[in-house]
Amino acid sequence: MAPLFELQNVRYQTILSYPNLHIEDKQTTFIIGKSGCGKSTLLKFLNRTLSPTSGVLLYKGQDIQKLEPIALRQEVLLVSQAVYLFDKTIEENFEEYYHYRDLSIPSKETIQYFLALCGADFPLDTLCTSMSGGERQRIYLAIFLSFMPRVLLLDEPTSALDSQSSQLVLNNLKSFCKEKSISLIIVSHDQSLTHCFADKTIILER
Ligand SMILES: Nc1ncnc2c1ncn2[C@@H]1O[C@H](COP(=O)(O)OP(=O)(O)OP(=O)(O)O)[C@@H](O)[C@H]1O
Repeated sequence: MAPLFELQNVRYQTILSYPNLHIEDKQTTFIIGKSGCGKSTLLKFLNRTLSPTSGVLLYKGQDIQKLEPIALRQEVLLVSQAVYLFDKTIEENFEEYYHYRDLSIPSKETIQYFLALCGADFPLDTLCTSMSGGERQRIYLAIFLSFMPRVLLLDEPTSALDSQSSQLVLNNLKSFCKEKSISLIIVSHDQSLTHCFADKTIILER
């Protein structure tokens, strides 16, 4: 069976050149490397937010450039490094994201379930404006996880969390994704997380 993703001679402009690599389905893959080596750019290639300048990128054996971008982005969901939340309550933030995607709003119980998975089980009427960076990061993650993509791309998902919270979130996330057959691809600087949770690690060099 074809791997989930396969890169062949992928380059971006004159600045980035990637090794030929593949990422397997239903695994937790970590992407690591020094700042500026192209980790975030690679995640953007994987859901076609950005396209390589040359080379071939295959998704389940098909040239990603030939796939419909909106459908692809629903299936391969990118959670960016920058957290974007509306100046509203937690529940209203879920509602905004679901409205935007034209999806029916999940029940309070479902919202609470995903918040708890991400270590963010705060009352639903809490205003996101009054929360810490780490709390906001977990809520943002819970919203995206609740969309139940086939592939979840996380760019530094625990950068604002202490090590204990990072471990808890990653532990829950990995178990959940395994149970639901969601492939997890994570960019992280945190070596202890990579050590604990990676099924496979890809090291990029500039
Ligand atoms: N759209 C773009 N156009 C031109 N250059 C870009 C673009 N996006 C990223 N770059 C450059 O590509 C390089 C890699 O950026 P990228 O954000 O992928 O690195 P990174 O490994 O994720 O870094 P960090 O660990 O610091 O987040 C950087 O030098 C950056 O300036």
